[in-house]
Amino acid sequence: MPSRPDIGIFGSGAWGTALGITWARAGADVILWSGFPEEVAQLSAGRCHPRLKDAPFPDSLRVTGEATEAFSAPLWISAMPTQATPDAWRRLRAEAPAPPELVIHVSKGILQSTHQTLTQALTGVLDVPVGALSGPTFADEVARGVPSAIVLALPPSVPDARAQALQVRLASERLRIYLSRDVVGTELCGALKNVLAIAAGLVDGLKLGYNARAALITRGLAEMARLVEALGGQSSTVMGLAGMGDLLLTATGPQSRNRTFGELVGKGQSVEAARDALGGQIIEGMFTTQAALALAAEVGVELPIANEVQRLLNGESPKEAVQRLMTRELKSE
Ligand SMILES: NC(=O)C1=CN([C@@H]2O[C@H](COP(=O)(O)OP(=O)(O)OC[C@H]3O[C@@H](n4cnc5c(N)ncnc54)[C@H](O)[C@@H]3O)[C@@H](O)[C@H]2O)C=CC1
Ligand SMILES: O=C(CO)COP(=O)(O)O
Repeated sequence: MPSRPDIGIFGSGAWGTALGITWARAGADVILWSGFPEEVAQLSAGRCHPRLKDAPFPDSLRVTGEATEAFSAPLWISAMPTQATPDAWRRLRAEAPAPPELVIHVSKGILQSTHQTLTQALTGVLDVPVGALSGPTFADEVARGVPSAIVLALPPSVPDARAQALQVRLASERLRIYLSRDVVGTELCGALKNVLAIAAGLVDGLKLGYNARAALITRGLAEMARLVEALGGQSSTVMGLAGMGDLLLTATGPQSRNRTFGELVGKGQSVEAARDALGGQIIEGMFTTQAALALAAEVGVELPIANEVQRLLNGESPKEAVQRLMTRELKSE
């Protein structure tokens, strides 16, 4: 009879698996659930994720297709693609016991259907407080155990002592965790950096050089700050790991899916071909851009770079997008 796990992770993509490996290495008993039998079979047989090849599973990481096994953990981590998450939890909830007193999600995006962040959507589905874990963390580096830092954003309903206990429990020598109470700011930063990373990839694909990339990242940060602050997030979050940190990583790191997608489109591939080239990996920015623009319109904020990313996703020419950005009305910084 397997022991009761400490942490149940729902979603066995690269990120859920990398976190599972990290926490198992640090001594936790972790159970990784997937709703896809072929993924369960592959991960169980190989004891390794196909995109995290240098990170064999520690013995204390178990893989299961039985959600009830993961439900028995006192901490649930949701690690699925953003757009699929609310429905997945509606289905899981039908077979779940009452959730633990807090659930944490690690996805990055805004819902296309409701323009909500995942903590906003999941709090309604799960009926317990939901927090977010987000920051500059490529799954393969975290799984290899190179030093990384991330933000754990928890709602005010979680008492300080509980928040600090959780911070200690999830942190390790290789994954440093900073606490935040700015949940919406943290989530919006993680979502928006993916949109901006597509634009940064475009700059690379068009071979526009380092000046253009630096300008794009800096003006992208300004765009992020405008929307985050208009929606109640804090400027310190934008300037921290979840904002500037993750934007810097994703806009410059070759392994970013969002950046690579933008680069392929910049080199002349169609949106469909570029998506296919990433072989089924989730490119969150493709789905978040429209939702971010809708939110921005609701609060009267301009997102010129996101606007051009949306035109690109609609099939318009990358070169014209750059031309439009460069010839906008001149402004003060
Ligand atoms: N890979 C990374 O470096 C990081 C990813 N993230 C975020 O984590 C989330 C998950 O990304 P990855 O793990 O990289 O995904 P992935 O690209 O490795 O694969 C997608 C995974 O999602 C699951 N999935 C697909 N459709 C689903 C559905 N309808 N219902 C439930 N599960 C489904 C499958 O298990 C599949 O393995 C995304 O929001 C991503 O932005 C955050 C930080 C780092
Ligand atoms: O969020 C990430 C790193 O922090 C991963 O970015 P991509 O989804 O673009 O690969």
